[in-house]
Amino acid sequence: MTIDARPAPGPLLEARSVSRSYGRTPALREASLSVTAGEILAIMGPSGSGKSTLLHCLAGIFTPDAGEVWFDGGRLDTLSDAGRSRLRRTAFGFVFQFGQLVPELTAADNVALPLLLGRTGRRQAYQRARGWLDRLELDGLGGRRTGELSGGQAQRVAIARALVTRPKVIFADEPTGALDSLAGEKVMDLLVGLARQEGATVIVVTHDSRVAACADREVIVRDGKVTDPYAGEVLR
Ligand SMILES: Nc1ncnc2c1ncn2[C@@H]1O[C@H](COP(=O)(O)OP(=O)(O)OP(=O)(O)O)[C@@H](O)[C@H]1O
Repeated sequence: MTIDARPAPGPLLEARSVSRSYGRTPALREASLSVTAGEILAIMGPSGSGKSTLLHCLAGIFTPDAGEVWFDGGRLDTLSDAGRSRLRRTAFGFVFQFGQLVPELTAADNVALPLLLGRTGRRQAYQRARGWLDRLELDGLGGRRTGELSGGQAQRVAIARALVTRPKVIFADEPTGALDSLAGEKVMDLLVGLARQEGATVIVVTHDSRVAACADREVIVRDGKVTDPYAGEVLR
């Protein structure tokens, strides 16, 4: 028998005792969470418990008041604003409940946009955008403006846009919150299926247990702390 002496891979993304308040309202209280590469993680918990704030801290949109955020072996929270926005552009993708697409642009423009901002040539950007629209079963809809799409179609455009840069992590905040259950199911199936194909990690904040059921693991945020729902223990 041979013993595999390789060390287990460390977490890709980690919050270590992160605290964050809005004025005098504490939203996170020493919250800790670690996420492995390729994992699909659902963050659940009561309204106002701190889920979105945790997601924003992990994604470098907010900086914590205390604690640390680590990504891919380096500190994320101590990067400059420019460093964090570069990381968000290159390594992260985002899917929110709504309002993330530019309404004046077509679906194809919206998907090509992150590539064009990253200086990919126009021709290649649109070619890749069309490829992603096809993978999201939106072929033929690339020329439509977002107002001409159903809610589910618009969310699939948002997923195409999040994946087009081949990010390491997709952050999704209530991605199905504005959809009926059938459209929501399709959005989650495509998001999870394509993320797995791409080897991307997904962190999804949701109130919906059907969405959480698509994940590999689930954690609960309660009163600004992360708990393991099965052990009922606070994660440290
Ligand atoms: N911009 C803000 N200004 C003041 N307080 C805020 C702000 N955003 C959030 N909070 C407060 O911080 C706490 C955590 O909010 P957060 O949005 O992270 O919770 P959540 O679990 O995502 O809630 P929900 O499920 O309702 O979206 C709540 O008490 C909320 O009222």
